[in-house]
Amino acid sequence: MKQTVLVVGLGLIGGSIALALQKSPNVRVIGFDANSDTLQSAKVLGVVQDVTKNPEEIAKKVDVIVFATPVNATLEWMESLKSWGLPSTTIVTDTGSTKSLIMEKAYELRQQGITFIGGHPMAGSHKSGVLAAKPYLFENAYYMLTPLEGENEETINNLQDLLQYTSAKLMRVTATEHDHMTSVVSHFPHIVAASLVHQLHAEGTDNPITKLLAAGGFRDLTRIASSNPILWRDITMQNRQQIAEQLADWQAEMKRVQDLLTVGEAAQIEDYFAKAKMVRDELPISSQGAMYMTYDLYVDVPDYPGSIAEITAFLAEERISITNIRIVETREDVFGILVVSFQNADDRERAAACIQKRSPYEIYIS
Ligand SMILES: NC(=O)C1=CN([C@@H]2O[C@H](COP(=O)(O)OP(=O)(O)OC[C@H]3O[C@@H](n4cnc5c(N)ncnc54)[C@H](O)[C@@H]3O)[C@@H](O)[C@H]2O)C=CC1
Ligand SMILES: O=C(O)C(=O)Cc1ccc(O)cc1
Repeated sequence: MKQTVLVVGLGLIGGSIALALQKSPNVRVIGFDANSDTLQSAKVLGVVQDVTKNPEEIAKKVDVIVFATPVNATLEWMESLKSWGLPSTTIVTDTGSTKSLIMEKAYELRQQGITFIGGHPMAGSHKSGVLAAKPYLFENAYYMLTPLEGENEETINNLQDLLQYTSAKLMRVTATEHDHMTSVVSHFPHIVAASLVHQLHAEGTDNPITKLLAAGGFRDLTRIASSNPILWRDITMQNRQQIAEQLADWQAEMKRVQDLLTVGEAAQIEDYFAKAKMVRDELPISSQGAMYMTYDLYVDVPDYPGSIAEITAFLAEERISITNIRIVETREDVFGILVVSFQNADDRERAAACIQKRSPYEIYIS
């Protein structure tokens, strides 16, 4: 059965959803964005099949509406939906990073006969805008759905059938569970990242060299501080209660660290890092979680510079793009020393087949 989907907000997430849904031969995607340049780019780039300047008018004729706007704008759209006269069969969903206030609004919509099933794909990046959209952004990521209690199972299944084109792992949770979990793994870490950058900035003119040294670890840890401030203003405002609880726990944790440093007992400090390493090393790596992910391929090549050129030439010949390439300096590990990163699992698989076919080197996927 043919389905028409209206995506409102064609940035990183809306654009990526639109591209993913177009993998279905039975889906037609129409887009709207408040920014007319974005709307035009989305059409020119084929992110959507068609665009509209009047979402209210087109909404009555579509099967599914996806709001992929900053979460405060989503609440405003939901309020205006009440007067649109949508047919009862329309499914409305969103991609917002918060869920409690949105599902409270969904409850109001239900009183008007409108079906809203909250959604949140737990993948993305610090980048924003339609140019950063990718059809495989959600591959293997968790995609949380927060239907209201008593939601019609067939309706939820219909939405799930559509969202399978994102290749994400769909998961149902309540809005409260959602907002707690995301405060821990996503919202509060964004505040920590921003605070570290502020701390670096405070070095200011007294120590101008410090920021030149902010490489490796500091950059890894603070990448998400480069995210869209409007997005994070809205997320923080909507989930500020949960985030405040995380902040209180963090302050207690920092007090514990301060005490460890005051006492200066080496074994306790080592233990602090060892425990963190153990927990971090055991985090599941088979899924994307909330984080930006690279798809690495380990190639066990002889340790000489020519092998890098050889491998990249094979990949170029088969037009497989790489995003990064590096040498791991130890050969003690079971893995090879050349680590090549790809944009998605598909490219990595093609690369593995290509290298296997053309070289004697062993390859590993971690
Ligand atoms: N950035 C990320 O990694 C993730 C973001 N999300 C959520 O997805 C939603 C969209 O985020 P992104 O795509 O990253 O943001 P973005 O900044 O890349 O795109 C947002 C788009 O919405 C448009 N927009 C803003 N206000 C609008 C309005 N009132 N009406 C119509 N269009 C409007 C903007 O012009 C822009 O094109 C947000 O709710 C965010 O919380 C969810 C998962 C990951
Ligand atoms: O860039 C990253 O690692 C992110 O944290 C991406 C992200 C941003 C917002 C979300 O609601 C979910 C994931």
